[in-house]
Amino acid sequence: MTTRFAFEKLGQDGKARLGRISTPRGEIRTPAFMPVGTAATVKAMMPESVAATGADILLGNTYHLMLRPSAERIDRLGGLHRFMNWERPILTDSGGFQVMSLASLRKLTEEGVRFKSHIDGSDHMLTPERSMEIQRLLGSDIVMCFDECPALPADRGRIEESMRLSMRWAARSREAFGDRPGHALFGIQQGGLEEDLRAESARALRDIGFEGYAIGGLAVGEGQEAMFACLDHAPDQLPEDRPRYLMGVGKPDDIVGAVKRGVDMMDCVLPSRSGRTGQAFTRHGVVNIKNARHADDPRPLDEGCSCPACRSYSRAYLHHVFRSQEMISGMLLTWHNLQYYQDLMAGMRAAIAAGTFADWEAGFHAARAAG
Ligand SMILES: CC#C[C@H]1NC(N)=Nc2cc3[nH]c(NC)nc3cc21
Repeated sequence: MTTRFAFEKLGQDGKARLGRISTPRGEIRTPAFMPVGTAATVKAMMPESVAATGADILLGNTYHLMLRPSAERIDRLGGLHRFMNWERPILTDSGGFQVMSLASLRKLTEEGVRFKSHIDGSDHMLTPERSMEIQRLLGSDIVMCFDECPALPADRGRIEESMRLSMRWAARSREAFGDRPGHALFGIQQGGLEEDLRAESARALRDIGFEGYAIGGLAVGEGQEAMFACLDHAPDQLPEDRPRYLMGVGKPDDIVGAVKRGVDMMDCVLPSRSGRTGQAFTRHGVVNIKNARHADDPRPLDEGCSCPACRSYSRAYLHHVFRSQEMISGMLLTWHNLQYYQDLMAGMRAAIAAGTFADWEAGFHAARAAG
């Protein structure tokens, strides 16, 4: 068991990287997918079930937890790991993106962002220093810098101004984070889809120095083609000996394309959120289990899946419990989708280790095309 935070590159196939992040709370195999546990729970999942899918790390949110139940209360109760009964690593987002996407009446200054809670309208202020304090109180293993996330659509001038503010906030985040052995602070690259602004952001973050580097500003409606065009250069602008984390991504084919372009970590609400609505990810594409054609189908959702839903239930049963809005419906399909995402990551890690990523990718797309 280590007391340090360290990233080791264990292999590479093209731009796709195989790695391992060591933390005092356990190791993270990369490429890694992080289930989202926004309000101290991965919705519809017990923590032991999340662990059983193969997840090494999950994501929490500063914005939600500061509003309810508050970081101070979680700290008094022993920190987020104890609070939610997840003793493996946790990465927490810093609040900037959620303030932009959820809060109302935001007032942005050089100091930070003042906003009203989307829960009860109470007034709050987030600054780089307060975000670092909240993430320390939570006990987060990987802390994200506090960044400014511009409302979209935004022109180049606004993106440039926002990126430079975020770089000043990254320096303040670094300063406020202090010396915390075994914990990591990740910088967040900004710059929209502009290669030169992203290069300027990467240089600024390198000069400050972080234990890992995130790619921010994507998965915000730009579409896969534009995102991949950005990922054709953005990861390469970041230090190659540190983890690269693409925030908020994505659909299975987004994830494969991101790993292919050198991304090591990702997070997305899609598998859990769509699991609750009856959308299942399978090797052959997406299955909407509420569709009438599944009402008499005795087959499992996905023959190749080891999750409880596929081991013990038919499509007909899953169809029934979704149609009758039974709680077990979201539980089973969330587990299945998170298992599918972890199996996808495990498949890519094995392919990179074997030097067969191109063949694996071809097989991934062929199975979906076969339907
Ligand atoms: C601009 C910017 C930016 C990034 N900054 C922070 N702190 N978190 C993020 C979370 C995201 N989720 C998605 N898509 C669902 N894109 C994201 C981008 C960010």
